[in-house]
Amino acid sequence: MSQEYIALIETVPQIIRSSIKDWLRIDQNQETRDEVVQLCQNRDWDELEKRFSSRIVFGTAGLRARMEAGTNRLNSLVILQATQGLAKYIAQQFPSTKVAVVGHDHRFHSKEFAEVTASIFLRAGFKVYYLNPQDTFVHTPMVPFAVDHVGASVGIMITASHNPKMDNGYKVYYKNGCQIIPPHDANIATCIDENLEPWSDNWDWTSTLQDGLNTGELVYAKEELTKEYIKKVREVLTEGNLSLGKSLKKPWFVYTPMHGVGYEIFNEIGAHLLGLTDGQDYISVPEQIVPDPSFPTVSFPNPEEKGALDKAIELAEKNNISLVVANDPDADRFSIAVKNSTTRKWSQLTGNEIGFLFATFQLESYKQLPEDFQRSHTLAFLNSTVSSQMIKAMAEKEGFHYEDTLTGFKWIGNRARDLEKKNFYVPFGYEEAIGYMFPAMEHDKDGISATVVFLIAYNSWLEKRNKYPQDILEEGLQKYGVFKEYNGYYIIKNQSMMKPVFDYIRYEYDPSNKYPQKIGDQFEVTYFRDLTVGFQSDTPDHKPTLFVDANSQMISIKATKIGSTDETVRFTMRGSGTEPKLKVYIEACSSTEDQAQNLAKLTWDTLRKELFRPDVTGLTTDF
Ligand SMILES: O=P(O)(O)O[C@H]1O[C@H](CO)[C@@H](O)[C@H]1O
Ligand SMILES: [Mg+2]
Repeated sequence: MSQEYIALIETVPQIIRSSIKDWLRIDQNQETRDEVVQLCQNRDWDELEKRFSSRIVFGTAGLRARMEAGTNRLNSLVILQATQGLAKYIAQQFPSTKVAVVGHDHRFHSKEFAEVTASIFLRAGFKVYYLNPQDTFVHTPMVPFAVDHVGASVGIMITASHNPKMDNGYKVYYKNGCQIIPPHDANIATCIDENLEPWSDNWDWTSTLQDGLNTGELVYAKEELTKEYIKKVREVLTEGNLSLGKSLKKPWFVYTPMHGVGYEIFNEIGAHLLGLTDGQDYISVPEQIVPDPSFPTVSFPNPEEKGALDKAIELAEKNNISLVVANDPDADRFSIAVKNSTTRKWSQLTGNEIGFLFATFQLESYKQLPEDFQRSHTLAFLNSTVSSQMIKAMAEKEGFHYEDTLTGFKWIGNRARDLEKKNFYVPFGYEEAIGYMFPAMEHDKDGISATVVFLIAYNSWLEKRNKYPQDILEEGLQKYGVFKEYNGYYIIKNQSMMKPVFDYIRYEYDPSNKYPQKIGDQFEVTYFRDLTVGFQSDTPDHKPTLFVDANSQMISIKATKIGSTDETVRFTMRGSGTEPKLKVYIEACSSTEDQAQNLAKLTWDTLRKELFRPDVTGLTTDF
């Protein structure tokens, strides 16, 4: 290391000095090295501390962070280190199946990170199925699909889904085609810590990949696996070639991939399996078709955010179309907006409403299956514990199995695998964050499969019963009870703000009791679950049934409105694993839609005043 660097490192505060010294010793990426040197020269210790005082850890969807220099950020060195640890761990677990799948989306640096990842696996002696030859992209579900199809022991997708354009992510799939859950996440983190030193000085990824191609250890697999993916859609989702929308006035829907990677695969499946031609049966939002990492026409590339579907709705309105379907940028999630035929108003369905529509369709399909199959395979649906309980009510009434899991498909996918082993039939699982899984395809959410299944369901309801999605939802409320949600979030400017907010709820709000018995004057608590400290009020030993994680904050409460017999709410507050947010998920149950809606909003307002207290805690929210 040069004298100039040694002198510069001497000026760095003790707490981050050794991390920065190591960084400048091993990072061979000029751009990130320069960034660190510049920050040191500017003596920007606050910024350097944020980036170097810890190492990025696996959250809800793997590693996700801003792309910049730092051990707590995403850059080629962090990707190299993570992959070295991951490859070591997987090789230990599956010494005779050293096979990896690597794919990436269209984000800035995605290709570079995927090349680093593939190269490290090659160096670790893995055979690598690489999904992106040249400048092509894949949608996230291709990776778990490919892991299953080629029998890989690990899969990595480089994507930050719907996060802002400067973020990226590293999503890891295990041998069972599901995202990793404990204890593997912690074991991998340990292995990463033990393998921080680059195995080789050679950062010429292109030459490593070329060598892999020459020896046959690297396989360009996009074309082949895309064919297999489409074949599987045909086998398990469309059951042959369809011709959708025959009786509808054309074009009958608008599609947007939201500047992401969904168009190519959706268009191909539409044309080959569903009888849908762009420009004729449907129209796509022209400004949003081409993958663009700067997401120019949306402030957040997330179909859940207000305004994200505006362009698609505008296009639909102009063409007298009353249905909009959308994928998020890596096409693993799915959203819908519909125009009400009476009020002429557009509304975007919530993730829970879409989940209920899929559940209804899957239940209808299950009832068509041979009776002996139904007898030997109990139907089971899954959703995350922050999603609606409407499918629980449905399961109770219709006599099938329902379970909730923690947030994220790493939990939903793994649980589906467990249930399948016990002979349950699990055609579907979902989470309110517009994620839908069809395990016959893969054990993760899949926005393309969701689009296909939804279009089939939409057609079938219209053709057979002349019903629109809103009518199906209405029928559901009549049959299973009135559920209304109010989901929102607070911005966490600094992660250290999180714990005190939750500690206030668990210890200080009602110090004379184990947990709050009342919230404000309005609510009496009937159930309390704290998945951070490990307490659940209704189990015999007060141990929670779901996994407890001391490193992430999560409390769920059920309460009744004082003085009312039929008004109950269930809400969860948790720290996001992908964004700087404290998320609040509220679901109210009552006898009328208005009552339930008002109750959900009343709950938000009460929690804000009693528990979150923005004026004291510094939390901010737009809700
Ligand atoms: O809530 P966090 O941890 O940010 O996770 C979010 O990210 C996942 C979707 O990519 C979903 O599980 C959603 O809830
Ligand atoms: Mg996504």
